[in-house]
Amino acid sequence: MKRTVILMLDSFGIGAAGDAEAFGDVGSNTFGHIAKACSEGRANDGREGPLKLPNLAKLGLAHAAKESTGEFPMGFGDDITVTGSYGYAKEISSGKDTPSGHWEIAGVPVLFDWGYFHDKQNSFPKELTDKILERAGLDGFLGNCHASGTAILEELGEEHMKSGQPIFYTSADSVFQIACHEDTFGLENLYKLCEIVREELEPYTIGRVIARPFNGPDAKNFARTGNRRDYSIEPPSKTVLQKLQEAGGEVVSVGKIADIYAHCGITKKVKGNGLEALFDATLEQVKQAGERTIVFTNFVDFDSHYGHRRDVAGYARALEYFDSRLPELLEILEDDDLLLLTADHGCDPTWTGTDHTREHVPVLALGAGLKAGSLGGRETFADMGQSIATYYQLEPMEYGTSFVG
Ligand SMILES: O=P(O)(O)O[C@H]1O[C@H](CO)[C@@H](O)[C@H]1O
Ligand SMILES: [Mn+2]
Ligand SMILES: [Mn+2]
Repeated sequence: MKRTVILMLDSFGIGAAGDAEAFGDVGSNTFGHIAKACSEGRANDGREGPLKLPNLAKLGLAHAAKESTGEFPMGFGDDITVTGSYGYAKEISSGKDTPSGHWEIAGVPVLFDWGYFHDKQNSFPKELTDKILERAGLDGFLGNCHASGTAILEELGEEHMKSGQPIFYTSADSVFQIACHEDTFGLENLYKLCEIVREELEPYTIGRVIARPFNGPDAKNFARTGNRRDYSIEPPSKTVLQKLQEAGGEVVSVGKIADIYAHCGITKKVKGNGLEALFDATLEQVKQAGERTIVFTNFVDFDSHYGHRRDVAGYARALEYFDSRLPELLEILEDDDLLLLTADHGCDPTWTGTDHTREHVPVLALGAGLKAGSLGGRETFADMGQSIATYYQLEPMEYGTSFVG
């Protein structure tokens, strides 16, 4: 069959990119630094010892990392027999954010500059927030700063519950984030507010408005729920997902993929909260998938639970869990299906701050007539989109070089 499965390990970079200096990220390495911490016994919370990823290593993950940085991550070496095609890819998009990474993978790099709210305090222009409050019928808002999404709940969550004022915050990404309590503010009210903000942001080229619902009785017990929703602007030109859809194919979004592509080119949406549920949903969708179908899953926890939270042991645990589930997927794939495993940017949990890191991403591919061995350093993530276009005999994408014959 001709099905494509894309496993997007959100934030799983494999070494600083050539242009990392412009981002303050020289030396960052999500995979490498996690492996090092594990080997040195610094990531033993809920797991033990060197990082064990036998199935990913077999697909060529460690070899791809070696090509990216010049050396194997600690605990990985030449003794691995690789059965997949592997390489690393550079990003040509101007930002290191989630939409840029995803769109470039689908053949549409973001070559324009996003708008950002640069100021760490008083981040949002008053004329913008005035309009939002007026349209939403609110008497005020909290936050108005750069923040970590969990820290700001501890700081302002209780005040929000008392006052009913939403928490507005941003980060180094092109985002406007809104945190509200699900029970006291209401989920639907939060979504409505996000839609207003999305409209009011039109002149600002902000990539995403993100609904950040949370629950819990007090500051010590607040937790973000699985009802996060991203309101993205549309990709600037047709992605390979849209081209396949127009050619009569199916594109199944698992997790937040549909949101990231502003629902363009998606024919079916399946949600899942957490790695286990997302992996289960992926398997289920692959089993149901017919000819000319892409099943595309974003595993967001790597980024949001572990990368941004700078939780090295948690990231390692999640990788080992993911690795343990891979054989179940390989088992149900057929020889002419195409499996792609990649990431959208880095988020090195050992790095300073809480933001993404500008890194190369892994390109692991299996099936579709590909031979085991190196795909080398790819000049753009768009090589993946171009390969999918070739695989389905769609008209070529404007960017990228196919590695599928
Ligand atoms: O700290 P949280 O809310 O998880 O925010 C992270 O997630 C957002 C979207 O990627 C970015 O703004 C990033 O900083
Ligand atoms: Mn991401
Ligand atoms: Mn992120």
